[in-house]
Amino acid sequence: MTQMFPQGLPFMKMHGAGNDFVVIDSRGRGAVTTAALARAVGDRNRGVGFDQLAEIHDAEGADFALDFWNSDGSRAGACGNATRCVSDYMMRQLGRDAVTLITARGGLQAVRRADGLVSVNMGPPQRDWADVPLARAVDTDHLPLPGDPVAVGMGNPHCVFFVPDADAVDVTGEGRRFELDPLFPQKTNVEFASVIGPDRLRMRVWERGAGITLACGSGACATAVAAHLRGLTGRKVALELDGGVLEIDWRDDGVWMAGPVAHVFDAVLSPAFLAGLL
Ligand SMILES: N[C@@H](CCC[C@H](N)C(=O)O)C(=O)O
Repeated sequence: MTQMFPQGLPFMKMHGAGNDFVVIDSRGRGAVTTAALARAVGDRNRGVGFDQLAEIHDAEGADFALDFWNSDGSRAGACGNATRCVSDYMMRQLGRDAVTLITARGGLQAVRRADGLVSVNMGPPQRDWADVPLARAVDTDHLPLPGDPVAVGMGNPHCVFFVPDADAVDVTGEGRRFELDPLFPQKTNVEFASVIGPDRLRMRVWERGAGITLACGSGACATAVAAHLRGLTGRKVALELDGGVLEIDWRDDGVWMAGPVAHVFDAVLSPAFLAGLL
């Protein structure tokens, strides 16, 4: 397929609260991303580097569709921050303050708020063990794991720990350990959160397929849901992540997540780089 791109493959680099993305706009043509391409582009030394690659597609009944890939080449069913970044790009292109999109999870909506932050409704949290998914029927409010974590699905699996001081956690060691726990048949994202107040949390994250990242939108949603279920916060919270603050509002129609977005640069993957990857 490399011959389809004699001038190379254009992409955008974006980030949302430091969660960084390569975005490929494939509207008007077929999908181009393969696991090999995602791994190669995701390599921060030999490629571009990203936490997730998002590919935009045409959609019926929505403004666009999105697919997500982690930097290890695996697929992700949800990526809240990339959804916000691409929605910002699409809203600018369409001259609107609201867009609809389709992901593996189904239809979502995103809006630009009056304060300029881009907000997406990530849908309702998945609380049934089979939907997270977990390997067997257990209480998702209290997983049978050390540290008494909560399991929440947001279109992807999350394992949320409440700890006295999130900054004191060995996120790499503990994150890798729980990502691969057999209780999670599709692995899991792992969040460590501490309570600052009834409407504020500190959170650090280990992402499935990507490792430590500066922020994780679906992880922030899952953590806010878990905190409310545990009686630690209200339904509206701000989460302080390593890359910035995300605002979560768990409403009747779903979990809304708002935060900053940045379109950093546009560039092209050269034909030589693409050779053998498409
Ligand atoms: N950074 C994302 C989540 C990315 C997906 C995750 N690593 C997975 O494999 O589920 C976000 O902002 O939600």
